[in-house]
Amino acid sequence: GYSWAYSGAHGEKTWPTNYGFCGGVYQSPLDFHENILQYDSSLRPIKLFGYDVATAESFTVSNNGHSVSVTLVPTMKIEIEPFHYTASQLHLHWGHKNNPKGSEHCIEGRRFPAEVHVVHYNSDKYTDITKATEAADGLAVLGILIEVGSFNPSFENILSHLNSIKYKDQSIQIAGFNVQELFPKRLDEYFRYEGSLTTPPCNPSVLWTVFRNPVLISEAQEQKACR
Ligand SMILES: NS(=O)(=O)c1c(F)c(F)c(S(=O)(=O)CCO)c(N[C@H]2CCc3ccccc32)c1F
Ligand SMILES: [Zn+2]
Repeated sequence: GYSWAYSGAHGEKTWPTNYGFCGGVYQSPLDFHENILQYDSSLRPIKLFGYDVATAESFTVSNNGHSVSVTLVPTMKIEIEPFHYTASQLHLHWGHKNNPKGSEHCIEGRRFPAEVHVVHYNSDKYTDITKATEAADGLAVLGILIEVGSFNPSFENILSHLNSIKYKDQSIQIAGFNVQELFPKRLDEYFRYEGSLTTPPCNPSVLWTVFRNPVLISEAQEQKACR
């Protein structure tokens, strides 16, 4: 595909030129503000299966030039009735020195220092994520907003390795850990909407779940991520 970036000659304004879906109507991310929100009591808690990955297993942490991504194992699944979705990868969005708040979703116009996305595909309907990405109902991404506060040992599983993947295409293996520890406690409090990938090719194929409560990492941990 074409090269794209978050700024410069291939920045966000150029994305629609090379990627037909970018700039479309179902585009993510969103600002969750009160006059677009509607309480829905039928929404059930997100169920996680196989998230407590043994240390004998390994995840690949890599710098793909756009974000740090962690390749997950296919025994990790979620259920969003009536479908089961298999985990593919998680990745981080954070800011830069001159624009330190890097979350993609906002709450009442408030942007957070960072955001984690855990990407899953509908494995009841599609055999792999490539096919699922082409389908309007193919993907389910869980969003975890990050706020600065107390030190978070669980995030060290990822953040402690960032120095060894400073450059694009660098990757390392890390031991499995309980990925649920990255999540907020309340898996029943979240924002839900049908949207898109937030990066090219911006496919409108994502059922978004962004948890209402942020998780905390320390200032020092945030600076490890923020370049
Ligand atoms: N914010 S987001 O959740 O929309 C989102 C990203 F922001 C992002 F950067 C990536 S990526 O793969 O790390 C790099 C560009 O695809 C993906 N990757 C997904 C998209 C399709 C696909 C296929 C295989 C593995 C991962 C992904 C993504 F879903
Ligand atoms: Zn993302």
